[in-house]
Amino acid sequence: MSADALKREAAAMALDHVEGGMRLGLGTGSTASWFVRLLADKVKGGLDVIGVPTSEATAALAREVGVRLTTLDDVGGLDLTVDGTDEFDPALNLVKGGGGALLREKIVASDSERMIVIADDSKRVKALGAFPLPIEVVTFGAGATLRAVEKAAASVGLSGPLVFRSRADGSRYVTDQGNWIVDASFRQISDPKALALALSGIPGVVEHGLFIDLASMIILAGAGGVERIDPV
Ligand SMILES: O=C[C@H](O)[C@H](O)[C@H](O)COP(=O)(O)O
Repeated sequence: MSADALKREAAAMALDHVEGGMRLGLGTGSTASWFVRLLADKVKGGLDVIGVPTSEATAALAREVGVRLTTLDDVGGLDLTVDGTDEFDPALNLVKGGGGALLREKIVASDSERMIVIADDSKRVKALGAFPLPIEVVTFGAGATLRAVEKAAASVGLSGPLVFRSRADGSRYVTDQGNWIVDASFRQISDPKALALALSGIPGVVEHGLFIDLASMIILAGAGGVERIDPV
């Protein structure tokens, strides 16, 4: 089965956790897009839900397929967020932000009672860090912020190349919130909580892609079928 077919399987399984009347956080990326499309099929069949998108891309998709949208301010808290991930470790800590949506994704997941993460089995790792960690920074003083990130990483024993994310045309990537992203190749993050704490203390860092204690469950699709992984 192709990776895309596995993503679809995981997304389909997440639908079992959706009930009528729910207020849903809608994730970003290729896996979360499957969830939005499959959710739209259920909506066409009469399911009444409302969603808060985590990116302009997801908002556009939801509108196109007919999923009703609202904002976090109007809805007053979410029942469930379903989102993809770039990596997850055995403690269900995540690295997210490969698609640049980490800030809105973290705000939405944090305002949800539960977060279900849907993934194909390429996303399971023993230790986070093989996927470069996205760090969203404000454009003002970005060079200074980069140096502060270097120092913060060193304080928890990490180092590695820090690269401003670019678009395919070579221009700098800009997030939906108008910020830049630094991709940090730390390779093996042995203490994700310590790194998260160190990065959160830097003034120019808006958010980082470490999602600690946010995932309630992973739905993982692999060649052998779909598996549900709960926190230990
Ligand atoms: O910013 C993007 C998100 O964090 C995505 O959920 C993550 O990059 C996974 O995307 P995909 O499902 O396309 O692998």
